[in-house]
Amino acid sequence: MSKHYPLLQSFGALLVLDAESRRIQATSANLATLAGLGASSPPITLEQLLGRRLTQQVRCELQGQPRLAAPLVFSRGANRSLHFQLRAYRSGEHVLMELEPFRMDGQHRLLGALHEHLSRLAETTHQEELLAYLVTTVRTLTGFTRVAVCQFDPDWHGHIVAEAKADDECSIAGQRLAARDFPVALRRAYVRHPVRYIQDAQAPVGPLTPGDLSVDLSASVLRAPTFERQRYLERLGVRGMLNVSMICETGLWGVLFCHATAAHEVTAAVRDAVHILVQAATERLSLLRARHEARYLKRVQDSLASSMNTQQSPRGPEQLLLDQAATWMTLFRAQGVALWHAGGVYQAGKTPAPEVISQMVIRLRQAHPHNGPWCTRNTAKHSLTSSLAMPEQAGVMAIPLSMGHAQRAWLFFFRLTPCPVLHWSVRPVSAVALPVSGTLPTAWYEEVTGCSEAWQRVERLAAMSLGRDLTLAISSYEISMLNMHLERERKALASANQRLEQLAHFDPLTQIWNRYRIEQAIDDELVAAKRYGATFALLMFDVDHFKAINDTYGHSLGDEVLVALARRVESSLRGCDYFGRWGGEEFVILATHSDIQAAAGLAERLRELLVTLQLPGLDQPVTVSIGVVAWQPDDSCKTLMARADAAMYLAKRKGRNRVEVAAGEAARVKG
Ligand SMILES: Nc1nc2c(ncn2[C@@H]2O[C@H](COP(=O)(O)OP(=O)(O)OP(=O)(O)O)[C@@H](O)[C@H]2O)c(=O)[nH]1
Repeated sequence: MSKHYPLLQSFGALLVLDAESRRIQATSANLATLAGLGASSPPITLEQLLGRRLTQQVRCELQGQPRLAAPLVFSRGANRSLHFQLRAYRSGEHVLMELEPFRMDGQHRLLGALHEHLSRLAETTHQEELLAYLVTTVRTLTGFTRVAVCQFDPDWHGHIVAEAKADDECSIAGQRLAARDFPVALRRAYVRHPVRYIQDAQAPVGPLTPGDLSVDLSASVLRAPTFERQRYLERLGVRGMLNVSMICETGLWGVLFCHATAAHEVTAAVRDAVHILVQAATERLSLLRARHEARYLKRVQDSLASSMNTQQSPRGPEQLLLDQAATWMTLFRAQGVALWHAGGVYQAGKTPAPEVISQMVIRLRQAHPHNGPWCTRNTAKHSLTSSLAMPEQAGVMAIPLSMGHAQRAWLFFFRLTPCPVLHWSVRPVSAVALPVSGTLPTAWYEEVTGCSEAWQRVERLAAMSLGRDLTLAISSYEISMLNMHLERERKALASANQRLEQLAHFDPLTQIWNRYRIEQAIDDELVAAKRYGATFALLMFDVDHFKAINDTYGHSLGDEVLVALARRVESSLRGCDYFGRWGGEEFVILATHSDIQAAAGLAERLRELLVTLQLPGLDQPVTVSIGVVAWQPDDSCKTLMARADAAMYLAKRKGRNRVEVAAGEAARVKG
């Protein structure tokens, strides 16, 4: 086992005991002096140092436990005037005990003040307000020259986000601390041991006695700073230091550090109070951030909802993008936004060319099959984008939209290289030796190019949520388009059916029923007559000498005669009568609820009416021969029509332009 931190600071004393806390194996050299034992009489046993009762208590509390639940306070010396705080914990095969002088006075005040500060912290509503209160309070409690909060960015650069300092100190607020100052090992140490106190970085440090014992002292408050740490503090001009890590649920958020240009004493009680304050502040910070993020997520959700609610008809992908581009760019701190959908690219702001976006989609399909967003802040360096022409856009976030089929749509946000000027507290690239003075070194300035601002976790979450909403919006648009298309198809089909029906049932020349339809009507009437005994009659008529009309005036005038005749007959019939063209110049009238008497009367009226028909270019009257027949119980359509036809030909034979009732029915016609 290698030796760890073999040197100790001297503001407290350390004892190394065996695992049962029975035998003292080593102590810091200052134990005798600090505990008032006198240099000549070092303690032989723990009982001699702590007394029997306390020793028993410590052993008992440590049994099976990694550390004492809380520090113990005890007194020693004449009149028990020396007070100590005792911390004990296990380290490997050893139990380590730390003794630190403890002041009884001011304890109540400290507790009262702590209570007050915690209440005030809990009332803060903004991060800036919270951190400003924290640094000011910690500075008041500890008396350090400077108290600051350093927040880590995704690259582990530190950013000074709050500061309280003595008036004559230069400010480092807003400056950055290079990531190289926070290597992984240091960050792990920040998490494992959240409180680090160095009373005087330049004070002599003492070894354990005997010095050959190998003990892991990394958890010890008293461990001396490493040589590198000393150098670093020296560079900053710092001698006294207290660091408290700010650890939230996602890990190391930042560090509160307190610096003094001279050695600076902070009692264990005050260090504990600062630790409690920092923990409370970090929790409050998480809460405020959660609230802030919830509000942000709501704004992102509302952005699309407003576009969908206010519009009556669903918006297409292009319209959605144009509606929301400005809002989304603000919300996602982007300078360009694009939507790739079904091979089309819709874009707003500063985006790469459409073909570059399409190319990116092809690559993303292979490289990123998951549902979450894909992002980079350095397109020039990322393998997926480095060969694509996007000189301006350093940051890309691509959100896949699962449209329910193999082809996914993609929403893109683009960030330009902001080219910010970063103020470095200590130059990040070189660890040059710096002049040690009472003040902090002058800041370096650096223009940062090539990288966009990082895509925050909450932005990626919001992007996922936006992606889901956008998928819904586009799907609902597609469905409505499909429905519209179907509706158009349905209407086209209905009109085609209507045309078909027209063709099937109507005579194209006269627009009255054709033979097929009038036969149907006769069949229906026959059924009704059989079932209910509803009598009906048929009139069949034929234009006289129509061939001669055709021959004399032309076929087209002949057509006009047929049309005019049909109109006239049609307009003089009752609503319950049916009229159809039987073929050529032959027509049939189905007169419902009519007996032979009524039908013969109708036929005569029609004959007289048609004689008066006049058409331009026609110099002769139009006459018709009409056969009339009434339904008889045994009739079929065929027998009925045959009798009507016979009656009509009888009329022809008898000289035309007359009405003939079917044989055997004439007797029923009076007058
Ligand atoms: N213009 C025109 N003529 C038609 C149409 N359908 C049939 N015809 C003609 O009507 C004429 C019927 O002639 P015929 O059957 O000899 O009878 P008709 O000349 O009317 O003599 P009768 O019926 O005996 O009085 C034929 O010349 C057909 O070509 C049509 O839709 N339009």
